[in-house]
Amino acid sequence: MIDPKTIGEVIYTREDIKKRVEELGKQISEEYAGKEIILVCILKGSFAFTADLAREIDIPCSIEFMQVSSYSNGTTTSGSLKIIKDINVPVDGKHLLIIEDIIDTGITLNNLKKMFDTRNPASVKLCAFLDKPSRRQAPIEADYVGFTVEDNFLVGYGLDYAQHFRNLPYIAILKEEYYK
Ligand SMILES: O=P(O)(O)OC[C@H]1O[C@H](OP(=O)(O)OP(=O)(O)O)[C@H](O)[C@@H]1O
Ligand SMILES: Nc1nc2[nH]cnc2c(=O)[nH]1
Repeated sequence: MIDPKTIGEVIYTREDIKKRVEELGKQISEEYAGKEIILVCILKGSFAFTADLAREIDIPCSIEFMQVSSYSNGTTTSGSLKIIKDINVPVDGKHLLIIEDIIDTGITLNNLKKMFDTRNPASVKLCAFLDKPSRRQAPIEADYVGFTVEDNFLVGYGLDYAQHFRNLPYIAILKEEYYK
């Protein structure tokens, strides 16, 4: 059992998440009607969201997996992107939807978008389950957002603290005393 001393307020329940993912899937299916898309799941955090969202999308799609990490060089906020695992299909002429669990500084998605733009896709859009706009450092917004959140450290539904809590079926605030 998860120690209740570590997990604070549950901000989105399993039911809240289900309802919002259904809405996003419907919106994406309507807006891409007649097209085929590639969902690019950014590991590890977006595994749960991607799996749920994909099952709410009723247009032809394929799913690819990518793992990256972003570094800040210490003097600017642009950072650079290290690709740990790339997708292994050509994307030229394809419609890409990049799926993230959270946008925080925006550095990761900003770099990912720039990198995919160089591969000549037909389009690149961004979908993030959670958005923390108050933390943004890079000039990027998602095209689809599940929920806009305050600046708390969140866990669950793919989001981890030191690789734990990704399996929680809800999103909760990690208590500050646990990580400070
Ligand atoms: O907007 P940013 O400040 O760039 O932060 C967002 C990124 O940070 C998290 O990934 P993380 O590097 O923690 O890896 P994980 O998905 O494996 O947990 C999250 O999944 C995003 O990819
Ligand atoms: N787990 C987790 N990762 C993050 N990366 C950026 N913000 C967060 C957050 O609130 N929780």
